[in-house]
Amino acid sequence: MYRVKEAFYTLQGEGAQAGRAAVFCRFSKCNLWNGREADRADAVCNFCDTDFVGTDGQNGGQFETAEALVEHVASLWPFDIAEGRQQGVVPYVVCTGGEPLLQLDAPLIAAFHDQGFEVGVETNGTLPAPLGIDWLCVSPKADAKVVIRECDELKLVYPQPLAMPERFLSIRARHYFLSPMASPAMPESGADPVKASNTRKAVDYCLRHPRWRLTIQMHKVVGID
Ligand SMILES: C[S@@+](CC[C@H](N)C(=O)[O-])C[C@H]1O[C@@H](n2cnc3c(N)ncnc32)[C@H](O)[C@@H]1O
Ligand SMILES: Nc1nc2[nH]cc(C(=O)O)c2c(=O)[nH]1
Ligand code: SF4
Ligand SMILES: [Mg+2]
Repeated sequence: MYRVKEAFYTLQGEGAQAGRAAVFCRFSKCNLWNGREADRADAVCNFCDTDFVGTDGQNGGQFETAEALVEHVASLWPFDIAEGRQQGVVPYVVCTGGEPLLQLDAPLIAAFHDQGFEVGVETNGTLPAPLGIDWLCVSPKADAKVVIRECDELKLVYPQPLAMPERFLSIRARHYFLSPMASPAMPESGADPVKASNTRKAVDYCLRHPRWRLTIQMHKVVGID
């Protein structure tokens, strides 16, 4: 059984795949926070900007099999997949959450591939990743132990006093990104002075440490999901 909070078609807003059309599949539950505001301050990860509790969001639900979930995701890709392939369009699903690696398993990845999807994953890196993921983004949190040693991009929300960038260069990645921490109270677009100040700090860090690149939450700037 797979539990999904919401699923929607949008543009990837962050990291090296920013700007790419994708179906986002947001899995319910996280291992670093239970999602309740009352427990945020005591959570390992306490700046989350996302509601991942339950299955009641847009296109959310419970799916008995991998095939059923893939069919649901494919129905949100607004084009004929086989036709698109001939024109070089590769449909993309981004598995996020919550923490997707609590649920994403090899049969689900295989079922996405069978439908022609490339599979991206956004993870906090604390759980092992199944083989076969096409684009793996690891985003470390506070002092939570990262067990994934290799990924496509490491995308660190900055600044986090317990997770400064230097700690993570031993994880092999094609890209090292800093993503300015937004105010969790401002999940949508709009003026966010906390984010503005953190963006300046992230810019300064990247200028001083060119291994790191800046990424921003582009979707919030343009006002899409
Ligand atoms: C909601 S998380 C879900 C996936 C996974 N649990 C993780 O943490 O990577 C998706 C992305 O949003 C980022 N994120 C969460 N809260 C944020 C915030 N307040 N500001 C900037 N990025 C944030 C995470 O670091 C992660 O890269
Ligand atoms: N457009 C868009 N891009 C994103 N990249 C990572 C997201 C996430 O919440 O995992 C996200 C999201 O929620 N929306
Ligand atoms: S940012 Fe990721 S790790 Fe942190 S609480 Fe949200 S879903 Fe969990
Ligand atoms: Mg998000």
